[in-house]
Amino acid sequence: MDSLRRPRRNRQSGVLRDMVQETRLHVSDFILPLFVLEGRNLRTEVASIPGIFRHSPDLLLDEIGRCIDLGIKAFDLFPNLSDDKKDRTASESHNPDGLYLQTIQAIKTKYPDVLLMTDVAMDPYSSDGHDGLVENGVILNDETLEILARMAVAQAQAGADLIGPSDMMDGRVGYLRKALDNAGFKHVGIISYSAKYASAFYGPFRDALASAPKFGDKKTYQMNPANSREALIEAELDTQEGADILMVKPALTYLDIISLLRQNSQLPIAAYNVSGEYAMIKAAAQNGWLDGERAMMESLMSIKRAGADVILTYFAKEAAQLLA
Ligand SMILES: NCC(=O)CCC(=O)O
Ligand SMILES: [Mg+2]
Repeated sequence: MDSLRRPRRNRQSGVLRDMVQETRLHVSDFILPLFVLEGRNLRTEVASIPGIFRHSPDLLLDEIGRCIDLGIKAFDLFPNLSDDKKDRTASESHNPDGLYLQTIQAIKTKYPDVLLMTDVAMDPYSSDGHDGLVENGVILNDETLEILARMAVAQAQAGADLIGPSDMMDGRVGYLRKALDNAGFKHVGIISYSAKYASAFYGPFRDALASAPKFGDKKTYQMNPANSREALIEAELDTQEGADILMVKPALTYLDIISLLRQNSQLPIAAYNVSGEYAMIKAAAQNGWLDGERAMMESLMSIKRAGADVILTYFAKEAAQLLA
């Protein structure tokens, strides 16, 4: 071997490997999804997202306190509602006395410095289990926008810092931006689920919220996993409509999409490391088939290396502990 180039030279010690490391994870990269449930003193584990719990508001505040101690300062809140709170028009989503808006208020009152992201979509409140308004089995686009706008403004009023439209209706970022501005919430940002794919990896999340669609699937609004150019169209539209951060979801089976958006956009890029991606690693680790911690850190690193500035992940607490 007479090559002058020996890449292994830079790998020969821990100090050198650390020095030339190209990508680093930091706890400030993470947003932890949280599930809130009606009641008091309740904490139920999501069976298919082991280690992740639905908390009643009182216990959720304690949980956020523990996360802050680990350095996690950003959260994304989702409500688990009983069926009697769900209807065709998702009216519970703008009930000021309802679980979700009350919990936003409680979190921001107790922890004003955390960054609280909220979810805008009809599915947790919809008796149809869809992200948009349903008529004769069809998900209506423009009629849904008004409902989403009312939801977003109510969330901003309750104290949300960052609004996360996850519904994939066309034109909703611009519609929400105008509604927020008109209501005096010019400072409230929009993190848009720009490229959200119709994925099998959301299954455990729908268990957590009991929000699976009551008929059909979400393929008329979420993207076809086969498409990447279409992600550029979605990203461009969301950018023109005023999105502050673009998101790709899921993350691990869409690292190419994260990279594509990173190269084609000046905005921060977020990636949602979804419930099924978490569950796969947990299940394999519980079986002794994988080193769960190493698989977790390698997955998170790959998402950041692909170009994500922000990672929504159920691993946030465990990863924060390892990074500390
Ligand atoms: N709108 C939020 C989600 O659909 C989350 C999916 C997941 O974690 O599987
Ligand atoms: Mg779109």
